[in-house]
Amino acid sequence: MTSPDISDSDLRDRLRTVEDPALGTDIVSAGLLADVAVEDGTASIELALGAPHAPDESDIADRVRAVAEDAGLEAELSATVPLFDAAESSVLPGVRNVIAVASGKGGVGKSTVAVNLAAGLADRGADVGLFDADVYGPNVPRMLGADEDPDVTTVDGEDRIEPPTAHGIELMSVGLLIDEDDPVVWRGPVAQNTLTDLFTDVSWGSLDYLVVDLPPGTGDVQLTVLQHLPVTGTVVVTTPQSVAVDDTRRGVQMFGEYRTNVLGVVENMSGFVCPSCGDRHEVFGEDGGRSLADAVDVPYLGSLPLDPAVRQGADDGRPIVRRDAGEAAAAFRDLAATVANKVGVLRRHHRQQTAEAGD
Ligand SMILES: Nc1ncnc2c1ncn2[C@@H]1O[C@H](COP(=O)(O)OP(=O)(O)OP(=O)(O)O)[C@@H](O)[C@H]1O
Repeated sequence: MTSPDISDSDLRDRLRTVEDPALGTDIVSAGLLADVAVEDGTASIELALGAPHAPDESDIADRVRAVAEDAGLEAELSATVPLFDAAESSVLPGVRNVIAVASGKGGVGKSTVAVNLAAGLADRGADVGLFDADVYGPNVPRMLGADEDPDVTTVDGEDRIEPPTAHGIELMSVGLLIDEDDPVVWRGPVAQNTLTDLFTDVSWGSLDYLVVDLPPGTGDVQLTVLQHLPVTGTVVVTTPQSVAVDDTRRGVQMFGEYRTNVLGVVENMSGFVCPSCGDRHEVFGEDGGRSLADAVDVPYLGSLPLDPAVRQGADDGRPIVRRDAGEAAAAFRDLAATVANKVGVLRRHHRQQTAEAGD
């Protein structure tokens, strides 16, 4: 079906058949079609999307391409990520989305989730940075096998820290700036100042996602991050144990107070599949993550099994998503896809509201 004389507005109308999978409307009404121009059999289409390499947004792009091709046109697609938060442009210019990873209590696998989320997003093709804000236990460098000292360059008379790259992820952590054997005994204000300096001194360049590993709990450092960084959304990590659920509930409340979106709750260390007998053992109980998500009315992002290979990956400096094709690696990969989709929904919803306000 070739339509050589199709106009910009004809094509725009045809693109109304492309539904957004989450917004309950088509992409044109939602304001996601930033520009359409048809010339000499080629359609140049600019989409205003939010989450680069998210599966849902890749699907939208594929369907847009198919509509153009059905109209007999060659499609040239580009995607832009409009500003979400005014602070994005000043605090972290070039960083499109900031995803904080939080937990109510320590030891639930928050850093493991942050590292594998970053690696999983990078595997999808995204440009990713990982900021270890867990100043009291900066163990992200070890989990990525990174021990390189960051370079410092001077730009316009100001020192800029160049984040080293590990597994294709730009990385910054106080763990890279202090000696591994130094005890980190910073009190609140020192930790906060160190962090705020780091926010402004690191030269992240252009990133689709900056994943931030927060310290556990709801203390000063978490508040500092929420006050200073334009956090797009938070992933809350819990285990199925009820004590973790109670602590996590406090964390979710704190994000609410700072008007930070909670992307959802992920349950880590659920179900241990015994390598010898094959039986599944619910070591920390069942379904704590899902009931927590329901109780505080945020999305449930899924569960991650307790698997010795996950710990091994962390100890060897190689994230599980890069290590094998097993169940745990697949669960962490699915988490990266789900989180990217949730970021996309938030941003496209914001775009839709802005478009409606402008009508
Ligand atoms: N799904 C899992 N299966 C097996 N081991 C895991 C899993 N998740 C995390 N671990 C292991 O549990 C330990 C704690 O994990 P991690 O350091 O990520 O937790 P954390 O919540 O960031 O802790 P902290 O409170 O110290 O910041 C690590 O040894 C890690 O390798």
